[in-house]
Parts: sequence; C-alpha cells; structure tokens
Amino acid sequence: MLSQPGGCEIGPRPIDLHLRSLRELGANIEEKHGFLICEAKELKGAEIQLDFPSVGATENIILSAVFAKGTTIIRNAAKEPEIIDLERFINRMGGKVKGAGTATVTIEGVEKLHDVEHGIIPDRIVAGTYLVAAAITGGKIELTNVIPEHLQSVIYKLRESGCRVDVKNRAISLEAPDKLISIDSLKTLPYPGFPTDMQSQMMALMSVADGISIFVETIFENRFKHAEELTRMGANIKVNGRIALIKGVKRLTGAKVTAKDLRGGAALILAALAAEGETIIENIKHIDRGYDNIHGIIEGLGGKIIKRDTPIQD
Ligand SMILES: CC(=O)N[C@H]1[C@@H](OP(=O)(O)OP(=O)(O)OC[C@H]2O[C@@H](n3ccc(=O)[nH]c3=O)[C@H](O)[C@@H]2O)O[C@H](CO)[C@@H](O)[C@@H]1O
Ligand SMILES: C=C(OP(=O)(O)O)C(=O)O
Repeated sequence: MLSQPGGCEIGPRPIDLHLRSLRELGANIEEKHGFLICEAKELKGAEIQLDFPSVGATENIILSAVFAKGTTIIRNAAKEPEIIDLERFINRMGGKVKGAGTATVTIEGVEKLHDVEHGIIPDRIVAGTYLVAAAITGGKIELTNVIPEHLQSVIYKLRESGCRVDVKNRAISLEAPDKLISIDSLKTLPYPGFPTDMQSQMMALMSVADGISIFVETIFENRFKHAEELTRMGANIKVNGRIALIKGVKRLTGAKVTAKDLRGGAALILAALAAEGETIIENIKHIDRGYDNIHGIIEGLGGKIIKRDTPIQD
C-alpha cells in the first residue's frame, strides 16, 4: 500500500501513465482514499506505448520489468541521462536493459540481481543552478565532476545571454559578461530540450538581462509561481498561462519572498544574490529537498547567505 505521490505543486501531476503501464505488466492496482493498493503474483513482459515520454513512468516500468517474465518494450520512452544511469546500474547488477537514451527501451526479465557499488551521475540541475549563480552576479565559476553533455541546452542559452562558457571533459567554466542580454525564447521540453527544472533559475537571470525574453513552459501546467515572487523583488514579468514575458530591469531589490517550490526557491536565492539590499526567503524546505548545503556553497563562492531554521518575525 502506497500513499499518492507528493512533490512540488507545479500542476496536477497525474500518475495515469505509471498505473496503466504497471497494469499492462499484470499488476492489480486499486486507488482508495488517497492510497494505492498494489498486488501482483507475477509480472509479465508487455509492449508499452507511452503517450508522453514521462521520466518517472519510464523509470517505474524499467524497475518493474526487471523481474517480470519475458520481454518488455517501452516505446516513446523518456531519454533523460538519469534513465541511462538506471540502465547501467541495473545491468551491472545482472539485469538486461537496453536502449536507454533512445525512445525504445527493452527489458528482458531476469530471476535475480546481485550487489554492486555504483556512483550515480552528477546532478545536472544543481550544476546548472550554480552556473546561473555566477552569471547573475557578474562572476566566474568552474564546476568539476560534471558531465557537460547533460547540460548542452542550458549552456547554449547561457551563451546566448552573453556568458562565456568553456567545456572540458568533466568540467565547465563560466564567465559572466559585463551586461547580460535577453534570450529570445526559451521553451521547456523533454531531454535533450531545455529542462523544466532549470526554467525558474533562467527566469531569475533574464529578470536582469537587457531586453525581453519569452518563456514557454510545456512540461508542467503551473510552474511560474516564482514569477510573482521575483516581481516583488522588482522584476518585470507578465504571465499568461504557459507563457511568461520577462522584461529585464536594471536592478532587483531585496524583499521578503516565499519559495513556492524547489526550483522556484532556488531562483529566489539567485535573484537575491543579484539584488540590492537584503532578501528574506521563507519556506526553504522546498529548496532543501533538492540542494545539499546550497547556503554553504554559495557562502564559499562569496555570497552573503544565512540559513535559519525558524521563520523571521516581522
Ligand atoms: C520531461 C521532463 O522534463 N521531466 C522532468 C520531470 O520528471 P517527472 O518524472 O516528475 O515528470 P514526468 O516526466 O513524468 O512528467 C512530464 C509530464 O508528463 C505528465 N504525466 C506524467 C506521468 C503520468 O502518469 N501522466 C502524465 O500526464 C506530467 O503531468 C508532466 O506534464 O520532473 C523531474 C523532477 O522535476 C525532472 O527531473 C524531469 O526531467
Ligand atoms: C519538481 C521537482 O521535483 P519533484 O518531482 O520531486 O517535485 C524538481 O526536481 O524540480
């Protein structure tokens, strides 16, 4: 028995693709009072066509198919690097997964897996967030232990905004321009398109760039909550459904703002670093969920940031 999943409130976030696919593999799933009651004597391989290349659903099917009898084929699978890492992990344990990183993933069921030591891939969204931190503060940064290929769409947009970005085998360095320039348009898409998880941070950056940028959020229906908070800090942003128009301002000013979700919260930290005066960000539990020691790292980079466990009274 599982509770319905949580996560950031960035849209309805249905799990129909997960449930339908698991049922196709032979699982019995009942939805009752906010819980999922799942049962299966044995799962059997199946051909599964996803309506959308959902990352979570692709991962869930792969995991379920590892011990299923026979072969499972996922079509229109997600191609994110994390799927490739999952394939590598399972195969090193004795599983039989192939095709990760393409739209068709095939899983041959096995009887058992064995122990393995596996290092997961570096977090491309955390890396992207620190690149934007340097860009928004007119600074320089070198990131090591990153996989530049995973950040290609982000690097492309950062270059478009005037940043100098150099890439080595496992390192990325960025030098901010004297004046950031707007990017014409940014559309979030499944990988290798621009990641939805970097949209908020890029919006903070474009808030202080010269010119107008248009953002289109195609993955999640309600992922512009940070726009209102950035506006409190002096940003000029208009949102209409899934489209946001950002007109860069000369300077943001510190304000009391609230993190409404994980990446939106990170965007507020970035905006605060570039803003005049002090910013207080509330509800930082969202940020803590996706960034290890972000305050310590930003402090190490020269930012002035204090983390408090209790809300600040007016
Ligand atoms: C494609 C994409 O950018 N995926 C991101 C998404 O993955 P995550 O796995 O959370 O999201 P999905 O890739 O599953 O969702 C993408 C889209 O599919 C829809 N959907 C999903 C499952 C389902 O059963 N039914 C359904 O309609 C979602 O509502 C959403 O509109 O958020 C993660 C955490 O922020 C990121 O790491 C992933 O890179
Ligand atoms: C939305 C995110 O995470 P979650 O899916 O856990 O809510 C995120 O990582 O930006």
